Amino acid sequence: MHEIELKARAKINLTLDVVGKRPDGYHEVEMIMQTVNLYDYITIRKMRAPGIKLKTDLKWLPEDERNLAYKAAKLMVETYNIDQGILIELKKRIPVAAGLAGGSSDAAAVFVGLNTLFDLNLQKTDLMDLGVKLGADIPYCILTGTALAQGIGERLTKLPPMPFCHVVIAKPPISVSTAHVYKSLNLEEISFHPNTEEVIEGIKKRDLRKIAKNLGNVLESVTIKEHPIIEEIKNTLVEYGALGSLMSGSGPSVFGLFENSKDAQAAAKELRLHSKAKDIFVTTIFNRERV
Ligand SMILES: C[C@@](CO)(OP(=O)(O)O)[C@H](O)COP(=O)(O)OP(=O)(O)OC[C@H]1O[C@@H](n2ccc(N)nc2=O)[C@H](O)[C@@H]1O
Ligand SMILES: Nc1ncnc2c1ncn2[C@@H]1O[C@H](COP(=O)(O)OP(=O)(O)O)[C@@H](O)[C@H]1O
Repeated sequence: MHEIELKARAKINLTLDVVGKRPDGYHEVEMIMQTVNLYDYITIRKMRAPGIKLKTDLKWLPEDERNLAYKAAKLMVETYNIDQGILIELKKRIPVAAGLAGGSSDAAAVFVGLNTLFDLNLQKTDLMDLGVKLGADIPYCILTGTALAQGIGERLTKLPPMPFCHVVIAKPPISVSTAHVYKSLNLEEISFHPNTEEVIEGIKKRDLRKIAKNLGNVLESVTIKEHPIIEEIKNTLVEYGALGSLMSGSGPSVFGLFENSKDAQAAAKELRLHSKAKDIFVTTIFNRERV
């Protein structure tokens, strides 16, 4: 095999709770993660000339060691002594720094892709152990599907696939740094914790309404205070028929869960016409195994 093409899919957080802080500054979390069918395209090619080369179609995204896809390739090359050259082409579709784990998912796709391309025969768990060195969300992006994430996000328990539904994702035109949001969170002041058990129960019973009613993210308390537009988008999604809506991760993206595609399209149309959000996607949850 000379070349491999992959889709690097975004995630949403159905719940995000922070339950403690570690001495190194990282936070202990408990979150239910879900893959959605919004993706970047990644092609990896073996090259004659040695070294790693990355090209992206997003002009301002770095193509060097600052890019998580490059970092993932470098870590694989060094760890498994890959001596052939690699060219990675990245077509960016997931908004950047949006709470959707776009960069983490690109890195995950590079780990998985290189494992296949070079017949390394590594287990997913080997790749996940390597992935966490670059970011807390990367192990989940390697696993994909519906999962409970604990520890700093790397301790994963697969859950039954959540019931199919339509998802509208809207990213307001603001930048949010994950590090800033975690740093600004005061653990003693968290007044509302999501009921993770109820959502797991909803997933097991395939009860979309129960899931949607119990969505919750403690990081909203930080990001919404700084950017009230997030609350406005959440309200619009519910007004237009979402069973529930929530900020994803550290934000600023907001998602709404819909039973039918017509309502999802109508909500997206309303946001396109009357909100400041520019990046608006109508997609679905995604639970098939990664190819
Ligand atoms: C908030 C979440 C929810 O899924 O997602 P995003 O909003 O980034 O998509 C994750 O916890 C983000 O994971 P990830 O984006 O991989 O984090 P990293 O790159 O490892 O760390 C970025 C920054 O966030 C802080 N951080 C991250 C994870 C964690 N459990 N506790 C933290 O305090 C770290 O201190 C670091 O400064
Ligand atoms: N391949 C990549 N795609 C997106 N962002 C990347 C990538 N590589 C590095 N980054 C950097 O990682 C940071 C977080 O990006 P991203 O994963 O999109 O956000 P989030 O963690 O909020 O979902 C951004 O500041 C971005 O510049």
